[in-house]
Amino acid sequence: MARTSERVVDVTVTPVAFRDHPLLNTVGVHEPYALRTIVEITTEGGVSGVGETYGGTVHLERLRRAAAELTGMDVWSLKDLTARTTRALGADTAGGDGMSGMVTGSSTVDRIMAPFDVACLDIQGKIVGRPVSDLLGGAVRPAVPYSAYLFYKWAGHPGEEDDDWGAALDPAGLVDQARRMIETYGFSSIKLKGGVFPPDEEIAAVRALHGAFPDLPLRLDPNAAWSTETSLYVARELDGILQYLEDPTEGLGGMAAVAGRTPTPLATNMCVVSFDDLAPAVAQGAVSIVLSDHHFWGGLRRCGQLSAICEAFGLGMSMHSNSHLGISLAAMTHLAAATPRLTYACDTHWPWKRPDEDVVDTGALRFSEGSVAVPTAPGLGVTLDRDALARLHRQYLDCGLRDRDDTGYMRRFDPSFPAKTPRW
Ligand SMILES: O=C([O-])C(=O)C[C@H](O)[C@@H](O)C(=O)[O-]
Ligand SMILES: [Mg+2]
Repeated sequence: MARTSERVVDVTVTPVAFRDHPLLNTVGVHEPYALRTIVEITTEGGVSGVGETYGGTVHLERLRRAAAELTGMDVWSLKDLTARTTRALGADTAGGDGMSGMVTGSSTVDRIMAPFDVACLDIQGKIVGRPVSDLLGGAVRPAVPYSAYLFYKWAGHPGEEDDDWGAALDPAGLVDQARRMIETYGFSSIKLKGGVFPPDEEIAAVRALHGAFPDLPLRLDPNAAWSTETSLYVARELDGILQYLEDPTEGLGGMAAVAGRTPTPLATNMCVVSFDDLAPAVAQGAVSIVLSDHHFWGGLRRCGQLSAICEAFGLGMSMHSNSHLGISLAAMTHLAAATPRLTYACDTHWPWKRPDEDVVDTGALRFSEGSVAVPTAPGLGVTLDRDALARLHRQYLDCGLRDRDDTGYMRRFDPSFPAKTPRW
């Protein structure tokens, strides 16, 4: 039985917006603002904890409904969190993954409970005076390596001044982007978001990156933009260069067809996005590596369960990211630190966020040699900056965006932009 002081008395759900760059992907281009939601849980004893998640309207409305169910919950009970979230959602479990068409079929209950799971762990850590990584079984690494996440991009949002990253629309532009990112953060592996240009151009880009950084592992992720034949062609052309090829084609069947005919390991954050996907993925031999993402998989503790399943079936683990703020980076770092199976450098969109825009004091989240040291303070180890939260909430209210729509934004500038899979 929890002490009454460890019962939830208040839950706030605050949508925020922060500036984003015109990053290109196969479904379009990032809008000027990325949307997130910050949740804060407070106990009767006055301890509070935070979590962060996606920011679309359907998701936000569901988070609010779940939040209203949490009063009185024991912050130690993941089972009760699951039950209350399930109850709050009722039959409303379709859509709303906030991924602009790139992920479907992840579990809505897991998506909704994830930020609350993180907030509860933050509180638990503060109560017992231990970092979240300890609550997840203990850190097996003192710092978590992240990879340089390269994007083709425009020089700036149309109608605005160019941003300081400038354009990256060809191999030379990507090599420059990688160089700056590696010099700034010290990353020692590279991921390129592909599916933007015809495959031969992206093959040339990966070769240029390999030429410029021959010792760094490279990944390419076109978000299922290719047919199985195109996927096999790219895999052949880049044989021996790629550490893994991420979601070259759509669905478990498509991935299995590619996996059976290439030695290049296939990874996914699109066709294995919930626990229900694991058995068929294993049965079909569709992927070798699953990109965990606590925002989709039900929080940090559920990702521990994912890790055990990956271990049992010999699947590798990496980590997916989306445009995110410091609460998510802290949560990702604690999780990766406490997950021995997670042997690949994690993805992060961190370099694409302006340093002066966050809802926490990011001092505890510094990159050194491409890694973030695991925070050692109790809980997540980050402190909510309420003025900054209010500022980014005001920005959300003012910016007018309510749902991520990479395709719609792209079509404002290129009405003929295709939205078909596969594109090549
Ligand atoms: O690995 C991935 O699929 C992603 O990072 C998905 C993201 O939504 C990415 O495509 C983006 O930010 O445009
Ligand atoms: Mg991916």
